[in-house]
Order: sequence, then C-alpha cells, then structure tokens
Amino acid sequence: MEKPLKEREGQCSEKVRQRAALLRKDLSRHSYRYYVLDDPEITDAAYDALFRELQELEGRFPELKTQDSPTLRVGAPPLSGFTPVFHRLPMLSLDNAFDEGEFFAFVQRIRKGVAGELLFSVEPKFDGIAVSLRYENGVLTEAATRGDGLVGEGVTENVRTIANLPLRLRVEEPPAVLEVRGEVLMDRKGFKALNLSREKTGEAPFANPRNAASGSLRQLDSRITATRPLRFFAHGMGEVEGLFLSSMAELFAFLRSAGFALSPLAQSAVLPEKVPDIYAEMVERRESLDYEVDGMVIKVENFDLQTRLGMTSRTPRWALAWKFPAMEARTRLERIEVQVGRTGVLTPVAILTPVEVGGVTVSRATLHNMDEILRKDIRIGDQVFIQRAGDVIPKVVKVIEHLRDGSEIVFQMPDHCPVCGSLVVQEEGEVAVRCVSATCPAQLKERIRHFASKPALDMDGMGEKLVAQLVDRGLVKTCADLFYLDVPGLAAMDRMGEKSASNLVKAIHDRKKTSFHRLLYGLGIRHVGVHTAKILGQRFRSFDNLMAADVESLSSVEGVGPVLAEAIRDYFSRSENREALKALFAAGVDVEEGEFQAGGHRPLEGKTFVITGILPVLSRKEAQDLITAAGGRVAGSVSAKTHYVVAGEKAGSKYEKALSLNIPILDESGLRNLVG
Ligand SMILES: NC(=O)c1ccc[n+]([C@@H]2O[C@H](COP(=O)([O-])OP(=O)(O)OC[C@H]3O[C@@H](n4cnc5c(N)ncnc54)[C@H](O)[C@@H]3O)[C@@H](O)[C@H]2O)c1
Ligand SMILES: [Zn+2]
Repeated sequence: MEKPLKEREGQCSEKVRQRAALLRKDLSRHSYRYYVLDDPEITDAAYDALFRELQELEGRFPELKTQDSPTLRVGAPPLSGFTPVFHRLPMLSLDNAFDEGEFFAFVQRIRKGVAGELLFSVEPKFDGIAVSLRYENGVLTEAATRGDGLVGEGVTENVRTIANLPLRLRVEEPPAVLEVRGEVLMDRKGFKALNLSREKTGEAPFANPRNAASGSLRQLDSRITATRPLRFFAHGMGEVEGLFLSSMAELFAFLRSAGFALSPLAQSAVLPEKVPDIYAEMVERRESLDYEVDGMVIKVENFDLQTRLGMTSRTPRWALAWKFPAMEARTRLERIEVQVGRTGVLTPVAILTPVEVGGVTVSRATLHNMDEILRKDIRIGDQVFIQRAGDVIPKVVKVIEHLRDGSEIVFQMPDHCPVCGSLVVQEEGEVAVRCVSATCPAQLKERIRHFASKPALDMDGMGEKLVAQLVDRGLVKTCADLFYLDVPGLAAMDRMGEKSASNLVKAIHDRKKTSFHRLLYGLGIRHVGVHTAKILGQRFRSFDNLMAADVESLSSVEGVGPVLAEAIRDYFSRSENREALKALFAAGVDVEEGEFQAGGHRPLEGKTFVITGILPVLSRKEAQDLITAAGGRVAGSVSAKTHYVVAGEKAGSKYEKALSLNIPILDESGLRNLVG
C-alpha cells in the first residue's frame, strides 16, 4: 500500500539523496556521450532503466527535484560549431511504456477527460535523429536538429543532401509556413558499409545506425553528409500557417501528398483495444524492415484533443512510445574460444559474461575471423556492445575502448589446430586459417553433422552429442559409416535406449533414398548452399556429369560464380572425396530418379522474384515453393535484377522499391496465372 506523502518525505535519507545525485550525474554524462559525441558507452535499455529509477525517486521525494534534472529536459544543447536555430514550437521527447499495462495506464489517463470514442494513430518509432524542416511558401528554408528541444543545430545544407526529401512541397497551394518533423536515419546496409570502411581506416565504428545517422547529419562539411546513405521519414509537424488539419489521418495523407516518405506500417483511427495486436505484429515485422525501429509511437488521433491534453516540459501528454525489447546489450568479453568447422576453418568465438538480450540469455558471439578482431580491435576482457538479430548468432558490434584498464589481452590465433594439434595454414588471398589434416576429429564431427542436418540427409535424432560420441569412439570415420550403424552399436552410446536406437537406425535407412541436391549439399563442399545445390542439380542432373564438368562450364551456370566453380572442381579433383562419394553409393545411397524428369513445366526459368507482404491464401513458404518448382528463383531484396515482385497486404519498402525501379508487381492470382 502507498504510504502517505508526509511519511515518505520523511524517509528521504542521505542515502537516497546521494543516489539521486549520482543518477543525475551519470545520466548527464551518458546524454553527452549519446547526443553530442554519438558514442554511447551504455545501451539504450540501460539508460532507460537509470532514467526510470531517477524518475521514481523524484516522484516519491519531490524535494529531490532540481531545475536541471535530466527528467525535465530533452536531449542536449546544440554543438557550438552549428548555427543555433530556435524552435518556435518545442521539439519534445516521448514518454515510454514497456508493457501492455503501461499502455493501458496511458489510455486511462487520457480517458479521464474525454467523453465518447477515443482513437489513436500508430507508427513505428524510427531509431534515428529528430529534425524539423521549415518550408516557407512550399520551399525548404531551414532544417534543424532537436538539440535541447528549444534550440537545435542548423543543418540545412546537410539536410538538402538527403535524396528522399522534397526541397519543395508537392502541393498546388503550399501553406505560408509548415514545419515538418521527422527522423533522419540510416538503413542497416548503409550502416554496415559505413562501419566497415571506418574500421579499415582505423576510425571508431558507430555503435548503431542511430549514432551513425546522427554523426553523419551533424557534420560541419555537408559534402561528407552527402556521401552517407541517409533517409528521412516524416511523423509530425511544428509551426503551421495557412493549413488546417484536424487529425492524424489527415496529417498522414497531407504529408504523403506533399512528397514525404512515411512508414507503410503507420495506421490511423485505431481503437485502443486493437493497439496491443498491432504492437505484436510490428515487433514481428521489425526485422524485415531495412532500417531500425525501436518501438511503436501511439498518438491521440484528434488534434483538438491533443491540444487540450497539452504537454509537460519534456513530453506531450497525448503520445506514448511503447518500446520494443532491446536487441543490444553491453557485457564483458571473458575469453575467446577457437572452433574448427567442417572445412577446417578456425573460427574465433567470444565467450561473454551472460547477458539478456531481447528475452534470450546470450553467452557467445561470433567474431568471424582474425581480420574482424583486428579491425574492431577486440581484446580479451573488453567491455563490448553485442547485438542480436532474429535467430542468428549474436555479434560483437563495438568495443568500448575508453573503459579499458590495461588488463585486456590481445588475442592471437593459434598456429596449431586446437583439436588435433596439426599445423594450420592460411591460403593466399584468404582471411581464414584452416586445419588441413584429413583426420581431424573436429572437422569430421562437423562434416557428419552437416551431412545429417535437415536440409541435407535429414537424419532426425543425429544430434551434436551423439555425433561427437560416434566419432570419439571410432564408430564413424566417414559419412558412409552412418549407414552401417546398428541397434546394439547405437544403444551402447550415452543416453540412448534400445527404442531410440532402433528408431534412429530406421530413420537412417529411410534416408538412403534421397535427392541429388540434398546429397550434393550434404557433402559440404565450400560455398555450396542448398540453393546452389538445386541449381547444379537442374543443370548437371547426375554426379557423373557434375564431376566431369570443367570450371568454365560450371561458372557458366547462372548463380554459380568463379569462386564456387573453383571450389567444386577442387573438391572433386581430390581422390579422397571421390572415394567418399563412391562409398556412399556403395552403402546404398540412391539419388531419386524423376527429380529432373524432362517435360517438367518450368515457365519461370531464369526469372527472379521477391515476395513482400501477406498473401491472401499462400503462406510465404508455399509461394516460394510454387516459384522454385516452376523454375524461378526467390531473392530477399529488390534490385534492378528482380523480374517480378509478388506483393500482398501490408507490403513494405520492397514494394516501394519495386515501384521506383519500375519492376512489375504481381498479386497472388497474378503469380498463379504466370505459373499457369
Ligand atoms: N545509450 C545512452 O547512453 C543514451 C543516452 C541518452 C539517451 N539514450 C536513448 O535515447 C532515449 C531518449 O531519447 P529521446 O528523448 O530522443 O526519446 P525517445 O527516443 O524515447 O523518443 C522521442 C523521439 O522519438 C522520435 N520518433 C521516432 N519515431 C517517431 C514517430 N513515429 N512519431 C513521433 N516521434 C518519433 C522523435 O524524434 C522524438 O523526439 C532514451 O530512451 C535512450 O533510449 C541513450
Ligand atoms: Zn584439426
């Protein structure tokens, strides 16, 4: 139960006072690093937690509040190199919510003063840098960052270099004054490329696309900004004269017609009960966007009501940012382990102090290779930012160099295989170091696991631990040995009963009859993925043909480059590999006939498709299968090489890209017609 205020005030001990002072000091420092230097040393989630703690302390003990408390302020004052721009209407921050309960508490607060229906607009929260664009009689005259909310940095020349923003409003009778507010951001691809080139020249990488966008926009030389892949998304307005809009729906429509990019995920006039579902959907689609969003912004639909609700010194009372689970975390890199892959490549892996990222505990991150470690200057003992995206292995984005205390250790790649002890080699022109021993058990385990994996021979039950035992006890020395395993042999393994042993033997036996591409993929030839294996199957149709093919005819196949052709040639030129394949056939492996039977209907041969949005009947996977079965190829992103884009409901940026490149867009029935 809440205690009466008097008593709570009385409890404000020296300890609490000190804590509040410390929080204020820390928050100010982090704000400075984040807003001014674009080089944060803690994650946004960690910052938000400190911010909340201070907010709560100040709420319980109002006497702790100070004029300069970070809880009362927006951003940071502008940097002195820029012309200061005074915002006629302040540019505010947003209140945060972290769960559904906090969202409905916000709805409740607003409901108090409202009779009748309450509606909201929803938009993704773009993780970029806020700017205000001033148009006078339709012409862009001034652009400024948010700064401390009242005074921002004049970045007009820099903003003019952003390609997707109108320098003149595309409306017949432009308003006398219109300030469009929105977010400048950098897409993931541009961010990756920028960091890569910075690491090569020894510059510190940016921690995330937001910091990269901010650092790129806030340049004193606009020629540098012009080289950076920046985009602008509009989401609101400041001062207006000569234009009357009454709702978010009207605002969205007006901004679109005037030539601004808005998120295709924006919706207006939504009932509050619907918001949690839309939130869940946005969380799900977050990864598929080519730029980062860190939450959903919910705004009161009606402008009259917005005005009535007003604002605090820091935030409007009519809007809320419902944050997404963080995908970034900071932790310590404890040590570096070296793993040996199936082609013998030594891969360094970071072992981290376990940390939670987006609801999952992460304790390992890939470091790729020695080049990457050197480029990012990653040392053992460093504090690092890690990032998780979907189900892929987390990666180390950046080291927080100034937190080093001198005890960090520079890592060196071992010159011997950590598993079999043989000398490793680095082939010319290659970054990777590999163990080339033909008998290396680490490689053998990986090769067997790959061979038994789902897209290859798909032997359900052949897991990592079992494979390790089979190899360590000498029962399996080649992939072919798998087909000679018997029930007593398997049942002797740890955690293996008669029953599961006999199931597994049956599963292995069932998999003898397989398809060409599964077997080819299963061999684990470097660079040969599932897709390439399928293409090669279609072209060569048998292992005899494939083994007889020279580099030239291999690389003439669409989708097979010279590197791949070379890898395939190299693989089959080794007698041990040819023997291994023979041994598989001798063990009874059989590639199904009919897979490439002539006369197959292949109307989409040579055509590349991109699928976006939700189709009315087919799932994403079904649509893909339909296309590949008809000889087409499905790519992940739209480019000049795309032949068709198949678009469903809520199609996103891929749809827009297709429009801009004049690529034909099909709906589901259009696709079916094409397939026939
Ligand atoms: N890591 C650090 O050290 C550090 C330091 C300071 C701040 N931060 C981060 O910055 C946040 C505070 O920054 P903030 O004041 O910019 O607040 P905020 O990021 O919580 O949100 C406010 C901003 O969101 C932007 N925005 C994006 N999409 C929008 C949309 N569709 N509609 C309306 N506005 C939209 C607006 O520009 C607005 O100014 C903290 O929550 C923290 O995550 C981190
Ligand atoms: Zn080895």
